[in-house]
Amino acid sequence: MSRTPLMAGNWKMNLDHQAAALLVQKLDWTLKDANHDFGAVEVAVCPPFTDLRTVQTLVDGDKLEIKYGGQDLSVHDSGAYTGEISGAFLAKLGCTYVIVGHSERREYHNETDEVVADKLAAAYRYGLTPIFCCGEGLEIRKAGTHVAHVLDQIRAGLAQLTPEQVRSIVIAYEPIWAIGTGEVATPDDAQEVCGAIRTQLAEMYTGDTADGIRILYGGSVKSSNIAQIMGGRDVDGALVGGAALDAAEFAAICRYQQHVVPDA
Ligand SMILES: O=C(CO)COP(=O)(O)O
Repeated sequence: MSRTPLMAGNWKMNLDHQAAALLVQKLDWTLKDANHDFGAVEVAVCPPFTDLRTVQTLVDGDKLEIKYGGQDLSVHDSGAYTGEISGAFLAKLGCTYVIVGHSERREYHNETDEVVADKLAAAYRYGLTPIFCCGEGLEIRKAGTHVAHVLDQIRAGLAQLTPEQVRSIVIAYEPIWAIGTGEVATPDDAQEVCGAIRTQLAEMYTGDTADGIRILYGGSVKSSNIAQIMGGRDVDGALVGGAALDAAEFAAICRYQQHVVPDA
C-alpha cells in the first residue's frame, strides 16, 4: 500500500499570530513557486492555539494548501477546566491534525500513557487526526530497551481506539535524546523503531491497517538529513521542530525528493 508522506511542523511555543501569518504565507508561496505537489507530499503546521484562527483565515481566504492542527487537546469536551482547549474548538477552526503525547507534554505536564490514550480518544470524538508521539529517553536508549519501551507506549496509547479509528492515525517516533539537540538518530535508528512499530501494528490489527498507517520520524530533522531519513522503508515523513520555523528550510524538507543524491 502506498502511503502519502507527511511533513508536519511543530512550532511548539514559538511565533505569535502575526509571525504565524508571515510564516504560513511564505511557506505556501515558496512551495507553490517550486511547483510542489501537495498531493504527493502533504504539508502541515501545528502552531500555538492563539495562532490557529489566523492560520485558518489565510488558508481559507488565500487557498493555501497547507493543513494545520493543534499541539495538544483536552481529554474533556467542555466545562470547568480552566486553560484547557477542547477538540471541538480545534475541529471548528478547521484543524485536520492534533499532536498528542509529545514528549514535552509527557515530561512537563505529567502526561502518562493513560492520559495520552484519553486524548487520542478525544481527538477522534471530533474527527481530528492525531499525530501520536512516542519515543525513548537517553537512559533507555543506552540500556538498549528502546524498542520495547516504544512498543509499550504504542499499545497503551491505542488501547481505547477502535480498529477503524486506528486506520487513520499518524504515529511520530521521536527519540527524546534527538529533540532540539542537533543529535539525529541515524537513518538506521529511525528505520529500526519505525519498522518495529509497523510490525507491532500488524500483530494488533487485521488486513492492511498496519501498511496504511503513516509513521513519522522526529528529532533534529533538517533539509540536509531528511532525504537519508526518508530512505527508511517504514519512515513516512517527519515531525519537525526548530527547522519548521524557517519557511525556506521547511519547504526544502517538504521537497526532500529533490535532493536525493542518486547512488553512484
Ligand atoms: O520535537 C520535535 C518535533 O515535535 C523535534 O524538534 P526538533 O526538530 O527541534 O529537534
